[in-house]
Amino acid sequence: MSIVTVQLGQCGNQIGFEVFDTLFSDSHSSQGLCSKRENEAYQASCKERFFSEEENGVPIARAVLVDMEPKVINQTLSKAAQSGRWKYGQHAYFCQKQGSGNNWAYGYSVHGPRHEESIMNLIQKEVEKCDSLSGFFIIMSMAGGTGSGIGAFVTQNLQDHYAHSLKMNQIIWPYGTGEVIVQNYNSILTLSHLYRSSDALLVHENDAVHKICAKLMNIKQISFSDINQVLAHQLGSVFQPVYSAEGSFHYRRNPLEGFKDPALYTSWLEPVDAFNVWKTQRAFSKYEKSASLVSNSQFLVKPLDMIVGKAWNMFASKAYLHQYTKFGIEEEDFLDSFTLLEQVVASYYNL
Ligand SMILES: Nc1nc2c(ncn2[C@@H]2O[C@H](COP(=O)(O)OP(=O)(O)OP(=O)(O)O)[C@@H](O)[C@H]2O)c(=O)[nH]1
Repeated sequence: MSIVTVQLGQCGNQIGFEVFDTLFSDSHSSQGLCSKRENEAYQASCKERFFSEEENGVPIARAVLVDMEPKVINQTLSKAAQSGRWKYGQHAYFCQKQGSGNNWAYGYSVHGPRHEESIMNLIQKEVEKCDSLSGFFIIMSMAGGTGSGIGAFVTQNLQDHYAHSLKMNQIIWPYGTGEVIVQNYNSILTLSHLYRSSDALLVHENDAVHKICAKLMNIKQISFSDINQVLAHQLGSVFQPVYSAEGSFHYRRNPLEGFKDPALYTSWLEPVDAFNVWKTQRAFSKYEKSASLVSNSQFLVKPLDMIVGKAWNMFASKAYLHQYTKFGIEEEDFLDSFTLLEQVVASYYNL
């Protein structure tokens, strides 16, 4: 079964590239530390999930690239092509000439509806290339204009068109300080919209990954490229093939199935039942042994509460609201978002 990835905005496209590159490098690594047969099964399973094959044998990422400016899309396409190992589909991208200027409302209410048909057609073409669709992986920032605004719009559309396929969003939490003034507005709008249309949000905080680069990896001048490699490593290790069940040596066919396990999401189960282990003997990314943890915990309550609080303070003085109402996001939409996210914060506090 296959996953169709949708990469949106600067952030989504830059991270998407690193993720595919990590998946490809890992599955073609000669240091899998396992039998040839095992390695081949792992490679075939990864390929079915994330790549389709072109006539000349170069695998093509099952991805659609969306941005409203051509620069990052062009860079991403050519980096993949220059790798000579895998590439993006020749017509699998959509871009325009002007970004959203960090305005979520512009991405969601103007760019989204205007380009809905073109973007949804591209996604449909990618879906048609899959023998069997497992679901969608949507990569975007939370605080920008294009990735987050159009990303929320596209996720809603996917929910309407592919209601039975799992939609998982990878979202990047902005740095706490030093970014654009309206980042908290954009963030609460993204989160409240995805809450209604996405099945699962995988969150990475830029501050936390930055710290990993500084403290654990000792990188002095940290760039997005460094941060994205850490992110891609973590995501790759979660999405590469694992055995279908305890004691089985067959790879699970449906890569997103594990996330659907209801035991993971109920509050009244014993913790031991709400913990799943996914395994493989095959080494990931040249590490003889490695482990990754995906958790649904109170970890994000504090940052979420902070973002909601900061956005509320700005909203109370009506700062910058005209930039949003101008494009159809009204005060009531903000109030709905605040109410919903405050409920989420309260639910997590009471766990
Ligand atoms: N981890 C990571 N974060 C990024 C990257 N690029 C941008 N960001 C973060 O994403 C947010 C801004 O979103 P972008 O994706 O740059 O913006 P956009 O979606 O292209 O939207 P517009 O620029 O408004 O058209 C900020 O919080 C940045 O810190 C990246 O390559 N990696």
